[in-house]
Amino acid sequence: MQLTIDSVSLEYATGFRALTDVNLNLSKGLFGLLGQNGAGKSSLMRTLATLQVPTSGTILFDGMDIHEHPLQFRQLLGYLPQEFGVYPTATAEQLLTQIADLKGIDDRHVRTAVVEQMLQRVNLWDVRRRAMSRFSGGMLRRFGIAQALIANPKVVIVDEPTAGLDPAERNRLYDLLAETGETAIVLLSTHLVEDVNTLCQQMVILGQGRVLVSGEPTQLIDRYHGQLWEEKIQRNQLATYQRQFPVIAHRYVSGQLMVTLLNKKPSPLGRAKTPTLEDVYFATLFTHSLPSV
Ligand SMILES: Nc1ncnc2c1ncn2[C@@H]1O[C@H](COP(=O)(O)OP(=O)(O)OP(=O)(O)O)[C@@H](O)[C@H]1O
Repeated sequence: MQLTIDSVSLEYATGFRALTDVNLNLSKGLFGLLGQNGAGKSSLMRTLATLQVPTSGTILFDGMDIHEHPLQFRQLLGYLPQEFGVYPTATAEQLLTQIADLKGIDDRHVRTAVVEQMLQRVNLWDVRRRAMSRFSGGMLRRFGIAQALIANPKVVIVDEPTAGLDPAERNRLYDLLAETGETAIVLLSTHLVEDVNTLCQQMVILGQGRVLVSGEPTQLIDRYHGQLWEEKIQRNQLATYQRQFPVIAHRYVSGQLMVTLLNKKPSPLGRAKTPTLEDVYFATLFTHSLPSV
């Protein structure tokens, strides 16, 4: 199973270029897509979901051009968009049954069983007959996940799936996505480096519509060994530090401001820092001169 994104660029009608020459190879498992607001994550996902056609380049699923055969590809696809709406008067059970039907589960008994199993998995079984207008934000998101995962899709695209979920729900979603990744290609976009750290075997960081870096999280982290330094400073020193030193990020630790510096040579400042995936993210933005702090 292989999804190949080959030299994909996307220009909107406004003339804005949201994606430039994106090349990626996705195979079975979880693939994390990180990037700042406006980096192009949703644009890439909508293009993969065949809702937009690239201006140039191709996307192949096991050799099939997905934009030449969108209906065929959609049968294999589960997609959770960032903005997810439902018919307010429908119940979760009704809508999921319809979606299962559209995805080609023709046998009524099989459909009923599949819908029940999915409602149980996303913990909506008890509220399956409630109008979805009365669902909380977390319940709606779980429904969105259920409709994306129903009918064993081969490719699952989930845009910011953990947004608005409490920690327990987020853990349940991690379980579901990890299980799905055993049999499908799962691409998930997120603002949270922690999501990628927890779940993904592969990742990519997008910036201004381009792939800045891609690879295995652990290998990307290893690249920064011996290059990161951290130091506690006063809040009013921050601007000076940012001007004078390669500050890639700052954060508060017990109310104390701590800066992280990227320097290949031992730094006269601070002490050596063990790199994390968050450092990879900030260091990547920093080296591409994108604002990160
Ligand atoms: N339909 C559109 N027409 C014109 N420009 C668009 C359109 N959709 C998105 N854009 C622009 O393309 C760029 C990328 O947007 P996109 O939504 O793909 O980013 P993102 O990485 O998903 O951001 P976020 O994390 O905020 O969701 C942004 O500058 C956005 O304003």
